[in-house]
Amino acid sequence: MRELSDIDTVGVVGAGTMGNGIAQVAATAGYEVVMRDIEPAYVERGLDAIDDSLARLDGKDRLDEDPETIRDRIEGAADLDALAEADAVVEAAVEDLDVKRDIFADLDEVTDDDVVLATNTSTLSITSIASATERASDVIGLHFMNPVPIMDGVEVVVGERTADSVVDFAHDFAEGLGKETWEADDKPGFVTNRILMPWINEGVRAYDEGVADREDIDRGMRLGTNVPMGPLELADHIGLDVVLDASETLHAELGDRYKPAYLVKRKVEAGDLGKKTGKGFYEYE
Ligand SMILES: NC(=O)c1ccc[n+]([C@@H]2O[C@H](COP(=O)([O-])OP(=O)(O)OC[C@H]3O[C@@H](n4cnc5c(N)ncnc54)[C@H](O)[C@@H]3O)[C@@H](O)[C@H]2O)c1
Repeated sequence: MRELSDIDTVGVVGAGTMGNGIAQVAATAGYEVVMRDIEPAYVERGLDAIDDSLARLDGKDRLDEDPETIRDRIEGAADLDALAEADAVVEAAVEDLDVKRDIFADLDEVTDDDVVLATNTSTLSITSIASATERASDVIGLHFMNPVPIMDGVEVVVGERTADSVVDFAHDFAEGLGKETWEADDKPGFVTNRILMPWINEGVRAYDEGVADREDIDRGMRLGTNVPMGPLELADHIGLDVVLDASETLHAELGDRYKPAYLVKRKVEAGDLGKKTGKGFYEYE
């Protein structure tokens, strides 16, 4: 396993909501970053999101360097081979087991043998993703929270074969990005999504069944339980497709108490995925 002190370049797979956030915090911490997505247009969209986020943080005086210096450390790529130079990789592509297993098989081929491969999966089995490689002991879950540049927490998820040294590496790497960590075993949804997803789905069902209007469901949970966002606004923030994928995995693994709310499915089918498409339970500029 490559030591933390030997990490110069971090590879990020996926330039979406989470991938561009992870690329940004890694570059802010001083790493060179290669962020890869499947289409140049997706890479560009991710780089634009980083520019916007860095400009916002700079406006609040929350960066130690100027945004251009940080941004210059990030290279966008649509070519898999660009990840060959990575000393550690964090994967944040779509929440689909087959896609992630294919990506890890490719990463196994393209990166050096001693490179740690982490996945940002919300619910999928680290052990199953790891078994697509010849280096299961070097595969781990590094579950960042959304938005990555703002949220302090990272969940370290330990697969069946993950080596203890890789667990230590994951905590140290995340802490080096300015995050605090906790650890979960490789069980569906880990700590956070096992508890969060039924909460969101119940909020959606309460809305669908007319318990209250959407604003009052969110206001009630914010004021009543002291959380920063209610379930409907949080679902829009996460992305309804991501909520649905995560809920379906939990449902398949843990049974009916995790059944996704019908209205989440209907909105995903309509293409209303939340903030990222401008419409979910609420509408956005
Ligand atoms: N959105 C959240 O709040 C959140 C929080 C924690 C973890 N996650 C997890 O992070 C991962 C990414 O979620 P997201 O919200 O960023 O999704 P997203 O839809 O915003 O982005 C996913 C990106 O992956 C890209 N992609 C698809 N296949 C790829 C491949 N083979 N190689 C490279 N890129 C590929 C897509 O083009 C897209 O740009 C998922 O596993 C999700 O469960 C999401």
